[in-house]
Amino acid sequence: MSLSEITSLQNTLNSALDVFKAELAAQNLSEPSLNTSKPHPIDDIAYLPTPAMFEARRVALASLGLLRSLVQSPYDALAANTWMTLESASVRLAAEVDIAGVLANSEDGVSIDEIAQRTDIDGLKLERALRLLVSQGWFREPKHGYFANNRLSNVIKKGHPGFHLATYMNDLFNKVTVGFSEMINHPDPNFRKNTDPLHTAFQLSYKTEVAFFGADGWLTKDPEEAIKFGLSMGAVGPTSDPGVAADFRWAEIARGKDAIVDVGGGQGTLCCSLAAKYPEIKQFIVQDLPETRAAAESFIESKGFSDKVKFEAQDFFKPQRRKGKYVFVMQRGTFPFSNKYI
Ligand SMILES: C[S@@+](CC[C@H](N)C(=O)[O-])C[C@H]1O[C@@H](n2cnc3c(N)ncnc32)[C@H](O)[C@@H]1O
Repeated sequence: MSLSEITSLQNTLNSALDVFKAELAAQNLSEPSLNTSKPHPIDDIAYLPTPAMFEARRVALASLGLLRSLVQSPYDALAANTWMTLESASVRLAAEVDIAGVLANSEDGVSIDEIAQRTDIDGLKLERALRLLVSQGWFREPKHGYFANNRLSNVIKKGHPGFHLATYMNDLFNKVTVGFSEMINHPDPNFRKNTDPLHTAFQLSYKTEVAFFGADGWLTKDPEEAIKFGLSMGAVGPTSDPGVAADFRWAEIARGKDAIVDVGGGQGTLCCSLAAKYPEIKQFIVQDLPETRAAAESFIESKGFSDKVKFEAQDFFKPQRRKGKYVFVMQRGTFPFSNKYI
């Protein structure tokens, strides 16, 4: 007799959780808790899960997602989907006024009156946003009206890479989604059927004619914006860089070559991870648009690799300037572009 969908997913989830717990135990790590303000070692952006733990996480989250769709009322799912933008807007608010910094390491929580006073925000308004966040797993409310950090809220503290994702990138995506449906279903067929970088949700939402990336584009015209974009990417690359660095034999791949070149390399997080793990590789080049130079060079310097990781302006739609023996790498670089341009 075949298993029901729920039973099959339940079994899959249980097996994945068993592996997850066993992997924690094998690394002498406690289970993560939602009842403490302390970050867990696996929350470190540079933490490298074992392949078994990575897979267990992936399978557990996938089965949880499917179980949710099986168990939840579709109307509740639709309502939650309709209002989910308020969750990301509340995360942005919390990051902008650094609620996580105000709560710091307090385990018992800080009263809403004190938070309101320290952020100079109306307590009643703020309390509603914080409670929404608590209900979605951000922050804790250890006793009524007292709020504390948890492993999710810790990553949006000022000074952490996640702060830039929760502020600048959150705001960018929130605004771009306003024009998203119109981009695909535009009343003008010339716009609707155009897939170039000048006919996107970005132009509609920002009421501009320039492209986001590229010469004369949005980021080029506003260097401050380009730095914030670069900093936001600093919370994306480093989550996968340790795995990418571990999963390939980079030293062998780079042997006899002039350098590893990361095309559209952003801040240079991958090159810095590779430089740290493979000291025998002598030269890395991060190629990206000129406006990202400042964020990249300051990140590379902060990692202490300015001598071997060099930034170089290179538009990846233009002929490659490097003609020697190079290893070219590209990750997450082309997804904003239609297949026609890649
Ligand atoms: C999503 S980010 C990925 C960054 C990095 N590869 C990573 O994995 O974190 C895309 C990168 O492509 C760069 N980019 C976009 N258009 C480009 C172009 N025409 N030439 C070179 N880089 C470009 C952006 O500046 C940005 O740093």
